[in-house]
Amino acid sequence: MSKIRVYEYAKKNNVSSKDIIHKLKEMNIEVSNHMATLEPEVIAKLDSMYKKAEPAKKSTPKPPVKEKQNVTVKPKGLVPGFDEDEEEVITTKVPIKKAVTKNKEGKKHDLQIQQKEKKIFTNKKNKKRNYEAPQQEIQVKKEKELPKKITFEGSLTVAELAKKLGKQPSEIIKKLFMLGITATINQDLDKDAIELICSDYGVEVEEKIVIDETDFESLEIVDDPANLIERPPVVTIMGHVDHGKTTLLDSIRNSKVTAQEAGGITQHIGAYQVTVNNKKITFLDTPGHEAFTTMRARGAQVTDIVILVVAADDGVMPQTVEAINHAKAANVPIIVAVNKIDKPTANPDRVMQELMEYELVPEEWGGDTIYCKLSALTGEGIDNLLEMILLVSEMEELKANPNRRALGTVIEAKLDKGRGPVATLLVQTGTLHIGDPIVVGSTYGRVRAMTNDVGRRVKEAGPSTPVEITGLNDVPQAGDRFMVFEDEKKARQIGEARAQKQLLEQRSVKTRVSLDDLFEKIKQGEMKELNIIVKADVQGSVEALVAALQKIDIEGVRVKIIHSGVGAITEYDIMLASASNAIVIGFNVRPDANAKRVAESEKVDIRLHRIIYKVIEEIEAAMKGMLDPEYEEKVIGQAEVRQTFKVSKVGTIAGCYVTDGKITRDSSVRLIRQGVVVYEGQIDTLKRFKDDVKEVAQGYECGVTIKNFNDIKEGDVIEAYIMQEVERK
Ligand SMILES: Nc1nc2c(ncn2[C@@H]2O[C@H](COP(=O)(O)OP(=O)(O)OP(=O)(O)O)[C@@H](O)[C@H]2O)c(=O)[nH]1
Repeated sequence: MSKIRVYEYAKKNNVSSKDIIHKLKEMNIEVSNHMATLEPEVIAKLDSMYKKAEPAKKSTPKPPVKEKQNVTVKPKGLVPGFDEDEEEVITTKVPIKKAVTKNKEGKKHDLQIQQKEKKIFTNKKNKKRNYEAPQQEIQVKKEKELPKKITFEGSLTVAELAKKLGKQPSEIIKKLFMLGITATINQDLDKDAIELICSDYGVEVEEKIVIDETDFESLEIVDDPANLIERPPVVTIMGHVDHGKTTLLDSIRNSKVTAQEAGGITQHIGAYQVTVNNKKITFLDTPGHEAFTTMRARGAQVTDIVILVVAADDGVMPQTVEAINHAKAANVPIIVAVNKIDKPTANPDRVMQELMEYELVPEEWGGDTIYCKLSALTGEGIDNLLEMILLVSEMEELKANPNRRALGTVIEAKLDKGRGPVATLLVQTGTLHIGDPIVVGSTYGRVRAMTNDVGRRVKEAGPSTPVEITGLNDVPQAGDRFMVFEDEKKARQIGEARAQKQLLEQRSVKTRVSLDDLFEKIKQGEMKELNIIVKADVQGSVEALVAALQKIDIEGVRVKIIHSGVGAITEYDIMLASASNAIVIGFNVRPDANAKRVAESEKVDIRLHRIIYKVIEEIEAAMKGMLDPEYEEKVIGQAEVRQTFKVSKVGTIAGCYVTDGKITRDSSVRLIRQGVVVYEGQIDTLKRFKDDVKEVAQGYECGVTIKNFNDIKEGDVIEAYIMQEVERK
């Protein structure tokens, strides 16, 4: 006889655990609770007690004790043809549990019980009319019919699946075993296993996809094409400093907005709309790529077309290139506005020539980039630019469904002393109405007042319309997404859930691509292209690196260089990396202080190298999942070279001031001159005044010599680092 627990025994004998414990106490057998295991000899004793007790009970005419028995009483008035006084009311015990256990062995016993019941409920007058036992009890005894179809969300445990199919878990486990799956009763079954089992029973399966409305950014809006109508394009103006972005924005606005909206007062709400040939165009009011990048870094893509402003008298400048890279990384079409053509020194052809290098080939030279020559100052060429915007917009087939609850992005937000939180929202799909319950980022509320870009109160705003709203419980952030919900309660619930989630996310580490987890992503098919930004000390290295990196192709995953350049790694590089989920490679260059700070907060992976093949090796290893950075460099401090002394036999001594962390005698150092690494090596001597010291902390001066290196100059930075063993993730 095998051991069983108290509650199991109780169940088997259709008595309560309490009763068993009580009986055991009487027998002087101590058990702690209903989970206690019973020894075979104890089971035997109990058996003898219960088995003896049973026949005695059967013969007892009195109704048995409730706990031990299942009393069946005819429900009043429920049995047609029966009058209460005529009825022979018999109460008896129906051993349901026993019936179930025996049921497994065959139907015979089942029938016996049913017959017994029939006998019990025989009417005195009419012997033929039988009362049927209550439904509930029969169900226990009958095998449940298989359902036609079952539904599930995510997964089901064996027990849950068994319940849905009306089968015993053991039967499911057996079936799974036959199918080569070993499972326990509480094991989760995936979709495939569930489908296998169900198809074996001939039951249809439907998986319910649960939509998490709190994560509405990831909702994919699928509209019936019949419900889509054309929407205005949303345009961002980018370009180098002083090339005329603001002048162009103002000039478009002044010439178009005020003329049509007579009496309207221009409001700077972050975006405005103009009407050209009866069609609207929406301009985002913050020129430059900062706003664009911030939005993209937050996962919002609002711009449909980028206007790249290039001053004809100045040509392509660093920020022009940055803007191109941003637009390209976001896959947004570019229209080039060659500005300042009124200037005598203007040379539009030169601009076109220079931009050829960035694959912006003018239509007139066989390419497909639209160039508009204009003067933001005089207004010449602006109408043409607007028409070209409409043309590109038409080609892009920008459409949205206005007849759905509004969804879009925050352009600007602030706290107004009088009005409370105020946000400019760009409706991207649907229509926003006054009174709509809304969730904006992790804030929520009801749209109280809506104002358009000329300060007019409006009742609704359709796709691509910017409106300023009030009525939120807090100030959201630019780039936050918003969505309208069916009622305020839901909006509040979702808003609060999102605020909570945001808090948790802020505490945990953001997931960006890093070389360490690259392989996992490739394996899971999440990665088709690895975005990389390359910064190096000289153009030759940039080119060599880019060429070598582009040759890498591992498991169909390729490297895509989204930006490359000469010089230190800047904040801009990090923002671009963050927005495009890229890795930054520094070749003989370092990130500047701002870049370092932003990289840390944005969790951008920066890899610094000095040898090209090491870069390639590292990227390849990461893609193959064989990255082996058992040692990681840890910068421990920085010192500024304030003076240099040349001493014969010793070499150059650098009189330094430790600006950050500490410099230790045994640390490795690199010498950085204007963001570029000029040398990497070891400290030879580290002195405070005349004494050799082990380390010098921040805020102190020291004398440093570097092994085999004397070309130290004032203003250089000595960065000390150690190689630290790190655990592989
Ligand atoms: N002659 C001439 N000057 C222009 C034109 N467009 C802009 N400017 C002048 O160029 C200067 C810079 O123009 P902004 O519009 O401020 O340039 P921006 O690109 O917005 O500059 P930042 O905001 O600093 O990035 C101003 O003095 C403008 O008056 C133009 O078409 N012709």
